[in-house]
Amino acid sequence: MPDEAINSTIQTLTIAGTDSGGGAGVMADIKTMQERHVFAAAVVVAVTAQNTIGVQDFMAMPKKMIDEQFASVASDLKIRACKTGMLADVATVEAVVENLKKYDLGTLTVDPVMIAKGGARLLSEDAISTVRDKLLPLADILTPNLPEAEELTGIKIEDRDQMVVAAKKLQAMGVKNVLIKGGHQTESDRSADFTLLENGQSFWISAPRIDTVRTHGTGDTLSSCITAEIAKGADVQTAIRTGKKYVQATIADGIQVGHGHGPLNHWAKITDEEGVK
Ligand SMILES: Nc1ncnc2c1ncn2[C@@H]1O[C@H](COP(=O)(O)OP(=O)(O)OP(=O)(O)O)[C@@H](O)[C@H]1O
Ligand SMILES: Cc1ncc(COP(=O)(O)O)c(N)n1
Repeated sequence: MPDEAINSTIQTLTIAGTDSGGGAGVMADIKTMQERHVFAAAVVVAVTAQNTIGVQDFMAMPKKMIDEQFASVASDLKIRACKTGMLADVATVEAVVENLKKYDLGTLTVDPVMIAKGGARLLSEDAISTVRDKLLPLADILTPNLPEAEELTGIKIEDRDQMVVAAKKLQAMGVKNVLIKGGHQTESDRSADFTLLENGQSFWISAPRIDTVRTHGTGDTLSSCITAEIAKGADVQTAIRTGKKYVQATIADGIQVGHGHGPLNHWAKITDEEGVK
């Protein structure tokens, strides 16, 4: 069989940490990609002992194991789009950067995960500059939340105008398309995200803020949905709009799992009543 036929199914890859509680990280990514009807592969760079209450422990994978997973995936599969999530520490970020440069893994979305909803650090402080200097220039799409955008730019973001300023600064650092997520802006009744595209166009997408603690893995779910849509051929703007609608549906049609920040309902269906605009 010709190679194009062997690998004709649309394939995506997540490069991230696992969540034993099933709500975030690699688990949220694979569930999202599956629901969006693309095949999902995974390079696990860290393992967390985690549930909806918090992160009890984590361990980063040795570089050799990261390299081997990349080699296994790249030598057999045909990845059209990939994303990064939790990257733990300097050595892990550097290993991921080296492999992303070595292999063609399609369009790259970087979700610069730093601190879990429960407060645990998932990226060591000294690795923030490594992400900024070495990973960001490889990113086609960057999806920081507000605290992550602040860390990466040094700008204190207190209103929508500063989200725009921060997005411009991130683009100047070498990222093509920047999506700053407003999920942490709790004073508004709408959760508003700002996107600055490679061609200079920009837009806001907002949706009704849902009053719930069951929002574990929202960022992972959004970036994985974007990755899946890009792999299927969507342009960046369309992929982001679909991502926002999907996240809204997974929060709105909630499930009851765990005592803390519960996971999303990844089998929720996007409807026209999502209120996303
Ligand atoms: N309570 C909520 N109601 C509606 N939308 C929300 C809510 N919380 C977050 N969102 C949306 O979810 C998406 C992810 O944003 P958020 O700022 O929560 O990312 P994050 O902090 O990286 O997520 P996580 O770290 O949990 O993976 C954004 O589109 C945001 O607007
Ligand atoms: C392995 C892993 N990756 C990402 C997150 C962020 O998700 P959240 O901010 O909802 O805790 C997490 N908790 N764990």
